[in-house]
Amino acid sequence: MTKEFRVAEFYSGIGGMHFALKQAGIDSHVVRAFDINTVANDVYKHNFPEVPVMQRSIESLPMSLFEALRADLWTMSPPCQPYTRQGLQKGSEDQRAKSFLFIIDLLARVQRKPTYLLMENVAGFEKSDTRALLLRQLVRVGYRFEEYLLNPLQLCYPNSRTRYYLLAKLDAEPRECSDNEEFPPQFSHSVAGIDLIPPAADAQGHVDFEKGVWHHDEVRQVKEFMQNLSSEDIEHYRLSPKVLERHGYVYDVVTPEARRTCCFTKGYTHYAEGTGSILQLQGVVGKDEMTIENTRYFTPREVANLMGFPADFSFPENTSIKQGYRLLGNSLSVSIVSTLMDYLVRRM
Ligand SMILES: C[S@@+](CC[C@H](N)C(=O)[O-])C[C@H]1O[C@@H](n2cnc3c(N)ncnc32)[C@H](O)[C@@H]1O
Repeated sequence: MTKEFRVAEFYSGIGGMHFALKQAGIDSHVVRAFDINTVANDVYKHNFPEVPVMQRSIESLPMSLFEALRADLWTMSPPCQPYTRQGLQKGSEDQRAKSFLFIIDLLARVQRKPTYLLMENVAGFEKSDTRALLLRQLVRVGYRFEEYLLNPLQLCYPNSRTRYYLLAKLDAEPRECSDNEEFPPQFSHSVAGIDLIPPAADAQGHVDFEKGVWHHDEVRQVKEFMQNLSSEDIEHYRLSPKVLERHGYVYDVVTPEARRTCCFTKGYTHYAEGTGSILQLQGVVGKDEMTIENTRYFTPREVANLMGFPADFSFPENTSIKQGYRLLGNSLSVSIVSTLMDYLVRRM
């Protein structure tokens, strides 16, 4: 019998990492999940009742607990506000970066180090001082790492969500590394042995995910990810006449035939601009009038589908639609992460 593969899921949210692990077919045991958000934890427990969820801030936990995990893989998607364009970009000075700095420190102190690390964050993290701190620590402790900037469009999912990913494996010689050592950006937009659509690059070689990839006919159509809503259900997803009239023009509008939607964020349906696409069910965008009858929001189930969550993912009955959007907006592309996990554990 092979040794049990143990996983610790930090910042577990609604379990995007756990679903990715299952999708990658990695025979594993998630020994503990960690998150402070009670609503997210209810969703997590609803989907994975067998996993103990620790509802305490990571930086407040004792060393003995991390030692006891004896995990082979740590997955992490720390809060991204310190690094987002909307945030103040204070990086590691931001209070919300504190728990991740604690984890970086922990990597040197914990005796039973995980063989594998997988970290996800917003695009922009690669420019932060937290990245530099993390990479220096990995080098000192003996991790070999690879960094990626990837988008689910590259896997033919019609949803744009460019994210930073770090994969690390504990199989290098630890070496000294000064506090000034810099790591030039070397992000890959492709993963060895995996068929990903390359994003477009300009003459200088700068990659633009918003151009290029989504013009590919291989990208699947939005309609494959849509629910058949009853006339009763559809009422929950209508835009109000006022919103449509006043803000209709700022929305990213797509039809069922489209091959791209914008990234759904936690502010979806709350703010019109830059929080995710809306659906025009009939006619041509920009040509035919958007009416209350032919326009609606994507449902949380549809957003989950577009992010690669499997059909057996569900919300508990008492989760509101708004909470669903918030939690999904904070979560991750299960399809991209499962691709990376497969590579990390089996081939890297
Ligand atoms: C970007 S989300 C990750 C979501 C997750 N990957 C998923 O699939 O839903 C960050 C999560 O970290 C949690 N969090 C933030 N600070 C924390 C801390 N200090 N300790 C534990 N969890 C924390 C938040 O509640 C949030 O759910």
